[in-house]
Amino acid sequence: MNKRKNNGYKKSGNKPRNKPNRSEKPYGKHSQGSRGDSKSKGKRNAPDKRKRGGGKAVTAEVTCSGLTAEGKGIAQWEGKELEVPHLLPGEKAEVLVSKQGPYVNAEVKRVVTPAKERVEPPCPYYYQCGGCQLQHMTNNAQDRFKQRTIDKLMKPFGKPQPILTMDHPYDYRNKSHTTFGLNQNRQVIGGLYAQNSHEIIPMDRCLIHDPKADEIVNTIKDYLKNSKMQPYNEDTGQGFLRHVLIKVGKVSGEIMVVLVTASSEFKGKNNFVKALRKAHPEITTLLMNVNNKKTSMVLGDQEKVLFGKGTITDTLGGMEFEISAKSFYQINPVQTEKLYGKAIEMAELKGNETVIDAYCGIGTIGLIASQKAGNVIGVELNKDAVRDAIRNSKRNGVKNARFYQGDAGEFMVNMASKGEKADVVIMDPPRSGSDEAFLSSVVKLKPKRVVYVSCNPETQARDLKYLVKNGYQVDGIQPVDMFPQTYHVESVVKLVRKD
Ligand SMILES: C[S@@+](CC[C@H](N)C(=O)[O-])C[C@H]1O[C@@H](n2cnc3c(N)ncnc32)[C@H](O)[C@@H]1O
Repeated sequence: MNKRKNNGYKKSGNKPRNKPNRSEKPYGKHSQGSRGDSKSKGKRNAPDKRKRGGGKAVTAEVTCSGLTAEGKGIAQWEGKELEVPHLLPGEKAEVLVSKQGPYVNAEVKRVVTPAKERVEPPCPYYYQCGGCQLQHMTNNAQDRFKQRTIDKLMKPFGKPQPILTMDHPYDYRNKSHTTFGLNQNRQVIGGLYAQNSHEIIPMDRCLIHDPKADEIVNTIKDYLKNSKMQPYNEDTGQGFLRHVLIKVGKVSGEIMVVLVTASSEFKGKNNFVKALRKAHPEITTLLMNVNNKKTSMVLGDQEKVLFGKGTITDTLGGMEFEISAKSFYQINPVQTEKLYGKAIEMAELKGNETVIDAYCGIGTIGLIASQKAGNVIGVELNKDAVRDAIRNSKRNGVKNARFYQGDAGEFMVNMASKGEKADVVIMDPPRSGSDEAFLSSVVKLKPKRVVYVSCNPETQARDLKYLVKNGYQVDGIQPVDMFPQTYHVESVVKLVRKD
């Protein structure tokens, strides 16, 4: 996709009109407790002595007129459109505004007239962390926001169904990733990065993580505090433990812990492994992943199993799936059941179709669909995921599925050039969406139906435009809330050939 020019394709995501907050300070003290509090009204628009993100901050009173696709409040200030995190439509608020080169930063200082949709975020780290963006809204307001987002993006293609929401929209993430470091007092801390920054926000509990994963991380943190094992320092390149990745099989109860370390020499390994297993006998496998590069990528190339089989197994859609450390597996299994159910319903399989499962990961969608199809062809870039998919096929006794490693676009071009046939294409690309090589080959292969699953409806809408221009029409749009408390929304779209 990167090779293409002037084709309407662009990198995913919104270009922020404000520079993203590097290290947003909590305003918990006055977010809820000070509703309607007018203590500092006399200071409206007065220059604030605090410096924000390098620029001098001024306080301004603004009124929020709507929300961006990332859930930030939109407000006008001095002829500019501000994007203010944690501000809700209709609210009047004092905001701190600072300029930094071409960017304008804005953050809420005090909400003057809170909206009825505003709630106290249950997470104490919410205003610092940035991992969630919507916790200050009621669940209903979050649902409406996501519905509006999808309705707007999908307007050219049809009316989406009501979003499939989650009954308990917390504790859902089966994968957690914690970064370790030292604070200014050289004490060990572990937590998530602040939004758009490498500043670690120390935390003991993330309300959307599986609680067991956080318990394990806290044990590792305590171990570090009481041992010679040092967290890694990104600036100096010194230290050992960079991150801990945990994957939990929500149905199986199996747990994988991956220690991401800066070197392959693990001093005190036996003591560590013994202590961790004693504290958490529920851990079924422990791996060490060596990442000695100066990179923001979490996982490195070298992987070593310290105990267990090196993978976990979980159940989804009535089948068992083996999952490696580096393979993609949907992070919210409760909602994934609904998502896959819709995707397979949209595929309208009668039993004799050739189905392509493109961007197939560990083969989940394709293998579940194989029970209703003639045969399934899966393609995926990640080698570990393809190995998992092949193993998963055998584990479930599936005889009509084949999996290939490679770029989905190239694979489809190859299929199209050989004149091969496909009745249904199910595609589930990463956030950046698909590419023209892939989409143009779909058009050549002429499947009767395309089912497009996406975690980024913005790139999905771009790709739908291509398919609609080239012989397809949209025949169903189903949003699914896979990521409660965040602005992200998943969407599955059914396309059928016009002829
Ligand atoms: C959103 S995940 C979907 C995986 C799977 N369908 C599922 O539901 O678990 C996207 C997958 O696309 C893979 N991927 C990314 N770029 C790719 C490419 N160019 N060709 C094939 N697969 C790719 C990723 O490794 C990842 O497994």
